[in-house]
Amino acid sequence: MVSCSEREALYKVIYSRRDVRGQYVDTPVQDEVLSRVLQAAHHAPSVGFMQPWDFIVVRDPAVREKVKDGFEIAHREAAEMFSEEKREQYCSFKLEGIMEAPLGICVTCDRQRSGDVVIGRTANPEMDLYSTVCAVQNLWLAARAENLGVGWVSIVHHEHIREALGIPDDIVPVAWLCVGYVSFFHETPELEQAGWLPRMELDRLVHREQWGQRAL
Ligand SMILES: Cc1cc2c(cc1C)N(C[C@H](O)[C@H](O)[C@H](O)COP(=O)(O)O)c1[nH]c(=O)[nH]c(=O)c1N2
Repeated sequence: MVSCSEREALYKVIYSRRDVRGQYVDTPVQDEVLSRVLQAAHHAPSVGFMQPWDFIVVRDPAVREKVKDGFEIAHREAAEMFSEEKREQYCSFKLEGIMEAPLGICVTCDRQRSGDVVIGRTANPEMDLYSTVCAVQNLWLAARAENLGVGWVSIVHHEHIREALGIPDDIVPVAWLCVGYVSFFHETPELEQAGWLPRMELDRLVHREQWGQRAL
């Protein structure tokens, strides 16, 4: 059974987890800590227990620089997609910490890891990708419990990451994560603080019995 204090600790980790872009510090991440975080990721649920993930741990600044180049390209493309009024604010955001964080972790999905037919993936083939995202979330929460910041950078074409890390064609890059100790964690999402979007009321997102039905 989970005790009250253990439950509180879990919620504390969930609510204080943040996407970290800027405030990384130089303190090295010990192998033992990294190993606990990766073990937590590896204990995520996965469709048919196929465990489709791999974790590429990148410390080399030269490799991270290549990923950063990919970010710059995709970031410029992204800016063009926003309306003029939103573009200026978009461009003012810091949306990655690829070089500031001492570690990059690329989480990938091997869609063939346990063959063609997988329990739970038969009707919905994307379930292996979702499983990999479950591993990312476990990693993110375990890192927060270790006081490590994590920032997910998705403003990079996966092909760019594939090339930078030598990922084979049949393996799907799912996430580039910046990982490192931080000087502080923001209390609330930075995009919320900047007025980009507010946190929605949960009541608006809970439906009773049928889509769109709010009241009991
Ligand atoms: C799949 C996915 C992809 C991205 C993100 C998240 C997720 C789940 N987020 C982080 C995102 O902006 C952040 O989670 C929300 O703003 C909420 O803030 P907190 O995570 O609660 O701090 C993110 N942030 C960023 O600065 N650059 C990015 O490329 C991305 N990409």
